[in-house]
Amino acid sequence: MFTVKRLVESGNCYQSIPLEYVFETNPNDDCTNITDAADTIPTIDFSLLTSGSPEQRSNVIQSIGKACLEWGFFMVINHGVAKTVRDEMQRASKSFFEQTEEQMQEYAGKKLFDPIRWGTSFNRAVDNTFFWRDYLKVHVHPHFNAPQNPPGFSEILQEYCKRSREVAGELLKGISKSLGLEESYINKTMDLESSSHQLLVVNLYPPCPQPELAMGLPPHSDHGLLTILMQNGLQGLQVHHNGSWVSIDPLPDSLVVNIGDHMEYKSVLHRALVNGGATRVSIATAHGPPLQKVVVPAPELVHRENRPPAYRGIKYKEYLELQQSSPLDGKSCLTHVRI
Ligand SMILES: O=C(O)CCC(=O)C(=O)O
Ligand SMILES: [Fe+2]
Repeated sequence: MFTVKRLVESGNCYQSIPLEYVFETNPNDDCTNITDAADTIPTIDFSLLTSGSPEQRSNVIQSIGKACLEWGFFMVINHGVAKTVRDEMQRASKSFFEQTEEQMQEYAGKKLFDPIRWGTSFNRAVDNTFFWRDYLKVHVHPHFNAPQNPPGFSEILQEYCKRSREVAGELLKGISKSLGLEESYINKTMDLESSSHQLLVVNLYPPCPQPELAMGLPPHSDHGLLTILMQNGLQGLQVHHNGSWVSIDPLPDSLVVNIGDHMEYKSVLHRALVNGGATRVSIATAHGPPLQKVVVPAPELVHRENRPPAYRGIKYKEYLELQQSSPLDGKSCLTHVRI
């Protein structure tokens, strides 16, 4: 497969990138970066959610609600996912891509719902421009899958994904509360206890000789309820906020969380830039309902707002198909299900 990693290693783009990777920025898109460090995504102390006093818990739930409303993104600290687990997950994920092509070949050319998929760009069948990104996608829950190699990858992947599901579960309780719903509302109505769907995405962004011309991942919003993102210390993530792109520089040891399209709070456009110096790796776990679940706007909230639902109900599986087969054109896939 013609991956970005292979392109870089071939030495054929030593100074300039092939034309098909040159990203045409939408001229209507104001790309001003906010550099004011104070204006960044909020920080949520997870330990206060799980073991704080009732007052601390209520404060942190309020902060989560505010973060979801104002940013759709926040950083989580004291999340309990051990540093050894995170470091090993980073190391093992990167080493997956360092195998020979033959070793990865069995995962190439796969489809959206195949258990393990190794690929490049977003969806080469629909991409107008190729993105400076290779990926590994693994459906890890409710049925656990993992590549056999490199040795130990499967074990650490299972551990990390289990931990991130626990974090997601607790955050979803806080989010339910922040919406004025019973704590278990989202977990129950989305059947998360029994068969939540979890997709692991490892994004590999090799160093790019012309980072200002290429795009790692173009503006998009994520499917599912929540995405938990961990990166290897290199910047690249930008969040669309109040009409500008804000570069996110997460605190060391934090996890970045964002709201997906299936959450009542608004999901937010974000993108990943590339850099000229080093390989950036980001690991996203997307937490959603069971694939067969038809997701509709929460009746309690529709009733409370006293207005008609804004979205039609759609099976999570169909939504994933829709998102994957639509070109990433700078709009959220939600526009396809808006009434
Ligand atoms: O690499 C990043 O920072 C963003 C990744 C992302 O948005 C995704 O995997 O959906
Ligand atoms: Fe994303």
